[in-house]
Amino acid sequence: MESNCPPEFLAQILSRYALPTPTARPHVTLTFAQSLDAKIAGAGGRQLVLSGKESMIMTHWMRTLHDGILIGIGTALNDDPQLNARHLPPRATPYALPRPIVVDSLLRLSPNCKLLKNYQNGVGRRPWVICSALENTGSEISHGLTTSRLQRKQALETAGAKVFEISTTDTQLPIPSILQTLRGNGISSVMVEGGAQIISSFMQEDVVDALIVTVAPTMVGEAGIGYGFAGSSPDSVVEFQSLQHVYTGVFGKDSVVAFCTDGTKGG
Ligand SMILES: NC(=O)C1=CN([C@@H]2O[C@H](COP(=O)(O)OP(=O)(O)OC[C@H]3O[C@@H](n4cnc5c(N)ncnc54)[C@H](O)[C@@H]3O)[C@@H](O)[C@H]2O)C=CC1
Ligand SMILES: Nc1nc(O)c(N)c(N[C@@H]2O[C@H](COP(=O)(O)O)[C@@H](O)[C@H]2O)n1
Repeated sequence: MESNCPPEFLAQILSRYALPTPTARPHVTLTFAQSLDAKIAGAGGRQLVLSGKESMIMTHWMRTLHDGILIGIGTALNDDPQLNARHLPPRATPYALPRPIVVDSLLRLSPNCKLLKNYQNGVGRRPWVICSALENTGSEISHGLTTSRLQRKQALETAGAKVFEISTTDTQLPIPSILQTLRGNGISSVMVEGGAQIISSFMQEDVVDALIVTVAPTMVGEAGIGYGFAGSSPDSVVEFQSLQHVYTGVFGKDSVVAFCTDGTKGG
């Protein structure tokens, strides 16, 4: 892969996005890296660097090709990610950075996280935080939250976050409502990077236009974190009939496999 241009398959995937954006949601790319035994993190959620340099660069290219990049609060708290394109070669024209979007029902994100620090320092887009409009979900104590929801919201807004509230009945935010909120606020394409619960939820909703999985030649073991799929049972499989294989390639030590819809799936 040339270091200064996106591989052809990215263009192929993104060409699907040249089709009209669905009215109810942005185009969705779901992507993550996994081991051969389908783990995305180590025991207890320990962050693992599964991707090698080459596939990591590919991931950073993909980041620049989307309006937004979405993660769950589990990933935000665990990894404190930056979600930028720092592995790409420097160039005269700055890369388009995606807007960081954190799905954070209870407003647990730290005002000191790197996403907010980067925004404050002028090296990152303003993070968006999507939370539940519920005042008291009953889960606050179990998460060790001692401040009020309003205090947490104000602390995040003071640090620079833009907070979106979604009407819910529990702490799981409905994926269609999240996507509708993003679409209504100008996001036409979103790259979903995980973690485990978010991957499962997006697969469950059948709203994925492109699925790009990096497979690293490693084994993590049973204690590692995988992503589940509630629709499957021991004697059946769930087929994603709308997803078609478009690419498999080798990036350094890793294999990358991509599936796309034909672009006609709306929502
Ligand atoms: N290898 C890879 O490519 C990646 C690995 N990871 C790993 O994943 C782990 C984090 O995964 P998780 O703990 O599962 O956290 P997560 O990032 O999937 O966030 C899950 C949390 O989001 C909230 N949420 C609200 N609505 C939701 C919905 N509809 N569906 C799912 N979650 C919803 C809930 O509070 C839930 O606990 C970390 O260990 C991280 O290192 C994360 C991203 C990519
Ligand atoms: N593509 C990929 N390969 C891995 O090995 C990973 N662990 C991840 N993790 C995702 O990337 C985020 C970290 O991003 P920054 O390096 O901080 O920009 C992490 O939070 C996961 O979403 N991805």
